[in-house]
Amino acid sequence: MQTHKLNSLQLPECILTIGALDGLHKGHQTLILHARRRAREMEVPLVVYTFDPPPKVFFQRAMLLTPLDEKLTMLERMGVDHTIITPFNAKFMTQGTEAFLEELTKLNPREIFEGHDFRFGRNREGDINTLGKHFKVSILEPVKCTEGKVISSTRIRNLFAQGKIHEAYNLLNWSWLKETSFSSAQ
Ligand SMILES: Cc1cc2nc3c(=O)[nH]c(=O)nc-3n(C[C@H](O)[C@H](O)[C@H](O)COP(=O)(O)O)c2cc1C
Ligand SMILES: Nc1ncnc2c1ncn2[C@@H]1O[C@H](COP(=O)(O)OP(=O)(O)OP(=O)(O)O)[C@@H](O)[C@H]1O
Repeated sequence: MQTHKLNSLQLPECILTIGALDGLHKGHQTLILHARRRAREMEVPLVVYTFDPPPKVFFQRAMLLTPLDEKLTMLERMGVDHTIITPFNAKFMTQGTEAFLEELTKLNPREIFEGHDFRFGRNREGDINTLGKHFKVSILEPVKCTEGKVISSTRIRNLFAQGKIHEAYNLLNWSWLKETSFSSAQ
């Protein structure tokens, strides 16, 4: 997997997923594996565009679930070809949504994979409908736990805060990503 700084990657085509992806939990894993399948079918690179730190860590001082180096190791094991790491800070935000969309255009995504609640831009104004005006967007159904509740980084942070460590790790589902490579886990 190659890693790239903001505005440094151009591609003739790709399959793209964008997100904070803190924790790379079961929901994120499902999203990336759906995108990966499409990328392999189309024989184009799979690109992940992520933020460091995650916006909720920056704005709300939320607990960080995965430091960047661990996130990159796990993304590589999931079969991601390129990861773009955007420093999430005041300077990035002054660039605004237009610059962000322009950067995505340079990647020529054939399809962008997101969950239904993906947001972007100032004050989280942009959503999948906004993104869909510029690109083809495929929406993944919310991935839930066995009790039927949607999995999210926020929920996992809350479980850790409540001392429900086993439950939190169950939703993170890290064992296959930390101990084996994806090809050997097949
Ligand atoms: C250009 C740009 C500006 C953003 N500005 C804000 C902001 O003002 N407030 C905020 O909470 N998040 C902001 N974000 C972060 C997004 O709301 C969101 O967290 C990010 O796109 C990742 O999506 P996800 O949280 O669904 O993973 C911005 C994102 C981008 C790309
Ligand atoms: N359980 C899930 N099922 C399907 N898609 C998901 C799930 N959780 C997150 N996603 C998608 O993954 C992408 C990145 O989302 P994000 O990193 O904000 O995850 P999150 O778990 O919702 O985080 P947070 O709770 O901090 O907001 C988005 O497109 C989002 O919709």
